[in-house]
Amino acid sequence: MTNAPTPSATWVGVPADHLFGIHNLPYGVFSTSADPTRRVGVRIGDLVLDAGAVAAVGRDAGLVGDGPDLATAWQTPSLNAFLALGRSAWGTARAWLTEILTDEVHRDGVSPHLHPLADVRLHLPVEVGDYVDFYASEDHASNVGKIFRPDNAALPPNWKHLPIGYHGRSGTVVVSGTDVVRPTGQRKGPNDPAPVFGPSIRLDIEAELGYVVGGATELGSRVSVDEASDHLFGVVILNDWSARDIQAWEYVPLGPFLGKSFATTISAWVTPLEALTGARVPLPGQEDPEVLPYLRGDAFGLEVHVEVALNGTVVSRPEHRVMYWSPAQMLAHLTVNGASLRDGDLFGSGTISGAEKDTRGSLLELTWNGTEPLTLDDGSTRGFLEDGDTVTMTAWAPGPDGTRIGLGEATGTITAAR
Ligand SMILES: O=C(O)/C=C/C(=O)CC(=O)CC(=O)O
Ligand SMILES: [Ca+2]
Ligand SMILES: [Mg+2]
Repeated sequence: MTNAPTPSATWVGVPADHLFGIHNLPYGVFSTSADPTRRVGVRIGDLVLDAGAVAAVGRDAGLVGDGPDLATAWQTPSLNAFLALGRSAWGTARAWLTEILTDEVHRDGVSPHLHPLADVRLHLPVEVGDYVDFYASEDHASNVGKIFRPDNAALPPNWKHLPIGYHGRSGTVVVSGTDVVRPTGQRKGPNDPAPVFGPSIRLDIEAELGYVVGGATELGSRVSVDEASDHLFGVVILNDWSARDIQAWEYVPLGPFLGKSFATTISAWVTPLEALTGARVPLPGQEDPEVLPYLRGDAFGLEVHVEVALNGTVVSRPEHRVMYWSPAQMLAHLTVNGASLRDGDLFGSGTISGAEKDTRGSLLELTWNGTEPLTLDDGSTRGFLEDGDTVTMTAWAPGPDGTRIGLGEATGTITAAR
């Protein structure tokens, strides 16, 4: 990790209170109409820096020396090659980006490689390897338990001993702005004599954070909680679209399957963990029961404020700091059996729900399985999503000196079943 002081001003002219100020510098993948090649970009204000193009100028001038070849890694259509370089290269890259965007001497060289955000197309930032979704909010898990399993204890007996998760479908992770086709499948309500087939009628959202993994590991090895930061590259906003009717009928005993595998939306910008040092908070507490030793260590939480809007009406403001399990513990748990990590692996926090009703991260909980519909600003009501509905999740975290680090948005519109 670099210890360079964080300069507060950039010659780009982005105000300190901008959500994408100099302290943020998230990575994405973009193209322009003039150059449709997909390549890595870094956002500063409402501009996108063609990071590989600038790095190539430095490399070709012989300025890279023994440092990582960022130009080659960034002139590719995903962040995966950069993720593969590992944590020390991520630190070098961030220090270099900060320098070229703050020291005036770089202005003439860098300016031609800045594109207005409005002129670029943003693509899926990561070629997603394995995708896992956790279940780390105690309130979410309790609420879903009460709704789906009213005859059992709200929390399953293992919930406070291990971060529960399931493997999802990495090929259906899509970038913000991608339409979501209403899924079709089987459902069987408690009073239906037999399963019926058709479009889901209980289409839902789940507001989550996603963690992007780099620094691949070998099969048979483990990553400890304290080592997790070497593999936790950054954070995205994640919407785990969920068909509750399909899910409720299919999930016993192997867990979520087709009810969640049709689409998962992530934000276009991956905010590096290095930008979130000011957002680190202690976990809410794991004293009763104490967790096993392999889940102990520097298991920091993160303060991230999420906002969920349905057709422009804010319906929830989930707070990530309430999550019981931390991303470092999730990574330790993911690898405790010797499973390897690949560059581009993605894991979700699980639905972010707090104790207050207006901080619940799913419509299932906000409307209590559709029995308490929400009223939107246009006067219409919703239990679950209708065709044409747009869900937009935004988020920010505290940065240095009272600044805010924007995580961008994860948005999607429901289109009719095919
Ligand atoms: O409790 C259940 O049966 C299912 C809960 C979920 O919807 C699974 C999930 O995606 C986990 C989460 O987002 O917290
Ligand atoms: Ca989920
Ligand atoms: Mg999903």
